[in-house]
Amino acid sequence: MDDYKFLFKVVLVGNAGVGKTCLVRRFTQGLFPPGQGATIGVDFMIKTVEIDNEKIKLQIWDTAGQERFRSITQSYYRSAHALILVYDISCQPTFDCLPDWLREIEEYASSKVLRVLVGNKIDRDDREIPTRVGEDFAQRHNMYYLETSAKESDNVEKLFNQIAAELMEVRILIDFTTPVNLRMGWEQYTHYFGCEDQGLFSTCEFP
Ligand SMILES: Nc1nc2c(ncn2[C@@H]2O[C@H](COP(=O)(O)OP(=O)(O)OP(=O)(O)O)[C@@H](O)[C@H]2O)c(=O)[nH]1
Repeated sequence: MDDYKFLFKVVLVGNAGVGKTCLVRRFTQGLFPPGQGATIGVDFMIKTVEIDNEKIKLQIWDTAGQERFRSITQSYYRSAHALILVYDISCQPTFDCLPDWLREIEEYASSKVLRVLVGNKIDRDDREIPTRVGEDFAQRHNMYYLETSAKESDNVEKLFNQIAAELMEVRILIDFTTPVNLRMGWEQYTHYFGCEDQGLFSTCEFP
């Protein structure tokens, strides 16, 4: 069995093609996949990080940006501890859609979810959204802000490590009675935070 003390669920959302899958693959596998196809529904990967000598397992859910999968992806917001809203700094329409994504988050996620805005693809030289505009948007909506490049690996480790560290800080404020649905292959397991007497965020063993 893995030895980790905390399990946090992190969900990535944002328009199709902004680089959600590439960010997850860069962080979990250290690679930038060539010819990455569009995500179908939802996918997840796991990585354990260490913060203050505590092992933290991040369960990272990569959702499809395409509209036709929206009803599936929405159901994954509810139990997220952190939501990463991604746009492409070289594609204005992906930034213009952020208010719509925020409305989705308001509607489907916990009010206590940690929200992070990420401007991805900073390696590109055809930037359309200046950093200050992204920062302003994040500030107005009480979000953390970071710019990344999944391709060049800029700020990707920092993004997930800071989320893990922040969740450690605020963990007592998060609603730990929220059920967490874990889709593993075709099977689905539901369990509840705090269902064992090891503490709020310790995890039950999965069957
Ligand atoms: N230049 C550059 N291209 C990137 C970066 N991240 C992703 N891409 C490219 O952007 C395209 C889309 O990447 P994905 O990771 O599949 O995007 P997604 O947001 O997961 O898309 P959906 O699964 O359809 O929602 C691919 O061609 C990637 O190679 C980046 O940091 N820099």
